[in-house]
Parts: sequence; C-alpha cells; structure tokens
Amino acid sequence: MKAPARSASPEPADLLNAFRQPAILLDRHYRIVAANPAYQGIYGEGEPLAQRHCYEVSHGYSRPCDETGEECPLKSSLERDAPSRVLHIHHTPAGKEHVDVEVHPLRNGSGEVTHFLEVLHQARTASPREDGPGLVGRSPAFNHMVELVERVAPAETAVLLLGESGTGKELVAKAVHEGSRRSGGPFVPVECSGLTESLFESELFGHVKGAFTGAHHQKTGLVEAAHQGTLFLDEVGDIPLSMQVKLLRLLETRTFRPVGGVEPRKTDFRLVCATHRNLEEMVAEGSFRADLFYRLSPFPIPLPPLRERPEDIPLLADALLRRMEQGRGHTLSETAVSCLQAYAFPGNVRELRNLLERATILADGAALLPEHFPGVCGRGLPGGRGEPWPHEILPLDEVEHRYLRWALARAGNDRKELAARLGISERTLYRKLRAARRGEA
Ligand SMILES: Nc1ncnc2c1ncn2[C@@H]1O[C@H](COP(=O)(O)OP(=O)(O)OP(=O)(O)O)[C@@H](O)[C@H]1O
Repeated sequence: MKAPARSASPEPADLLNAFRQPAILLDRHYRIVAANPAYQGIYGEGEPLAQRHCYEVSHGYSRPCDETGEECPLKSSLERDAPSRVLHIHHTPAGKEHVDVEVHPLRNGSGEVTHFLEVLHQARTASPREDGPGLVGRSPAFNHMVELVERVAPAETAVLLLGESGTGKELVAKAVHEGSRRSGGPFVPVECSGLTESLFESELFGHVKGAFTGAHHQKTGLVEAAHQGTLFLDEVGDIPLSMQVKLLRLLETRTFRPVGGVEPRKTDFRLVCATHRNLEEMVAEGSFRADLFYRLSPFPIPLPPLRERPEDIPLLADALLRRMEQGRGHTLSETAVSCLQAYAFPGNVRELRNLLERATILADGAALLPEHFPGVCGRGLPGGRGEPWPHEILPLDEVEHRYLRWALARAGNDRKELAARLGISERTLYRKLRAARRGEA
C-alpha cells in the first residue's frame, strides 16, 4: 500500500517546539491551533488545549482581553499589521504571574493574516502576588512600568527613573540590574543628594594614598566598584553643576582618575539614574547641563505615584505586612482599605509601609482598622485626611477632585457603579478623574 502523501509544509507543532518559552499558534478567533510542551506544561493541566480560547486558558476569562479592559496583543497586532508585545497577568497553577506576551501575525499565500504565533516570556522583575519578592503590583499603571523595565533590562541602554520619593526607584533600579546580563556583577547605589563637591569626587572616583590630609590609605571609588555591574545614581538632579562635567567625562570616556592620581583607569558599568526633579526644567534654568541630561535620559521610565494606583493598595499592604516581623497575621479591614485608598500618600509606598508598621503596633488583634491609622483615617469626622471635606474654602474644582478620588475608593474602584451613583456617564467620570489626577500632579 502507498504511504499517505505528506504535506510539503512543516507541522506547526514542529515549529513551536523550536521555542523554549511557552508558545502557541492561534487562529483569528483566539482559538489555540497548537501548543508546544512548555505551554502545555504550564497551562494545559493535563487537558488538551486545541480549539480552546487563549483568554480562557491564560486568564480564566469568558471574553477576549480587550473586552475586559486589557490590551489584546492579537488585536493590536492585527490593527497595526505588525508584531505586538504586551504585559499581561496570567493565571498559572503556581499563581498569578506577569507575562510578556509577544505576538507575530502569520499570512497565507494571498497575504492575509490567518494565524498568530504567540510566545510568552515570564517577567522576572516584578510580581502580582503578595508573596512575591521585590516589586509587587498589578494595576495598569504599575504593569505599564514593568513592561518598560522588562524591555530595557536586557539592553545596555542607560535608564532614567522619574518618580516621587518612595515610589520604589531603588527597587526598580535593582530590577533593571537583575533583569540584565550584568546581574551576576555588583549593583552599586550612590545617593547623590547632600554630597559636597569634594566628597562626591572621592566617593565616586576614589583617592590614592596621601591625596589629601587624612588619606592614609588608597580608596576604591564607587565607579570602579561597579565594574561589570550597574551604577545607580539616586537623586542625580542634586549633583552640583561643577561635578556634572566630571560625570559627563566619565560617561563619555568610561575612564576616571582617582583624586590625587595621575593615570586614568577604565571601568565598565551600566548606568541607571533616578530623580524626583524635572531635569528638563533644570536644563532650561541652567542648573543642569543639557549634554549630561541627554546622556542620562535615552530611556526614561516614569514611576506612578501610589495615589494613581489605589487598586494596588490591598496587594501592597499584604506584601509589606508579610515582609514585616510584626506584621505576621495582620490583615487590613475593608473599611481601612477604603480609607487608605482615598488618601493621597505624598510619601508613596514608603509612607504606606510606615503607616502599616505603626498600625500593627496600635492594633490589639490581627485586624487593622481605620482607627489604627490616626491622621489618615479620620474617625468618621468630615475633614480627616481620608475624607473629601475641606476645612477651608477651596476652588470648586479642587473640591470636586477630592470628592471624586474619595468616592472612587469608596465604590471599590468600580467606575461603572460610581458613574451610575453620581448620575453621570462613565465617559464624563473618566474625563473628570483624569482632570483630578492632573490637578494632583
Ligand atoms: N512596588 C513595590 N513593591 C514592594 N515594595 C515597594 C514597592 N515600591 C516601593 N516599595 C518599598 O517602599 C520603600 C521605598 O522604596 P524605594 O526606596 O525604592 O523608593 P525611592 O523612590 O527610591 O525613594 P527615595 O526617592 O526617597 O529614595 C522600600 O521599602 C521599598 O521596598
């Protein structure tokens, strides 16, 4: 008997098997055509995956991601007629994970997109779980930041982290280092604020023995200590103008001279900087060198303040309580969550951590209640910082902004429900909330 004719094209499964990461072939209706063993192992749970929908398998949704408020990489790939990459939170047997989803459109002989190749890269720089290490969060604003971190970490590009105090700039800098090929090398943080000119130079470049009175030994500078690793310059906007030129020379030549030394030395580090200042404004005012600014800022990453991601507060609180000795077994009550979500957190995650630490001491039992957050959760009195009611006469716009932030937290961040209760459309609410956020920035 003749053997059945074999197709000239390769089998999709063979192509998918070339990937070590989980990979699937999808049709235009979000249906899985084939999956490689890595995908089957994580998402299959012993069941066949063919013909199941990707959104159901990886998210547990009954509708495509874009219909539930997330960006769908298949849809954007089709719209842009190009590959697309999006950070999603997937449900795996090990729990929730941040996953970088890469989608490539595939065409038939007539050039029509008929299928998609989807490859998943597990994000290692952040976690959406309370027991995760390092950076935790799962709000859209946080996920967008993680997406940028995941993209830039493997490159050698300098990164500029822009964020208020306590937003996690040092943690993000570490995440960039850990996600890079330099992760086996040192991570050297340098706090630039408060350093005098001479201290800055000897800290950064080191000094030779006898360079100045009291220099009894030679000292290795931090730029040398960061060799083959990452140098993290925190509060880079605070570097005095006179030192900025020395930093620029170091970045341009990758050489430096220790204080009192003659021979230039070479060093090889990846640069990550952070600031809460507006460097562009400083350049315009003449207090920051434009040439240095361009060197530092090829890849800026804005870090969202906590008030722009109140939905992360319960998760962050759980994670921070687990990390605190005294936090064992403590949990936030629902009313405490609502009150914290209405608070503006000028000190961001650091302030949340401090408030939780104090609350665990004030609480007699395991439940952390509004009264354990004095000064933040007014005991039902109008005017407490968690409440929208002001003690003074304010512009109506400001009162509306405060009220909306408070009401949104009270409605559990459910915009649809809030819009209905306020008697306005969801669109109007969205516009007003955006204005409220801009007013706060
Ligand atoms: N997403 C996060 N997940 C878990 N912990 C966080 C997160 N963001 C910040 N933290 C914690 O908040 C505290 C402040 O973070 P960090 O020191 O990185 O902030 P920063 O922006 O560098 O502050 P500063 O500008 O004042 O130096 C740390 O204890 C850090 O572990």
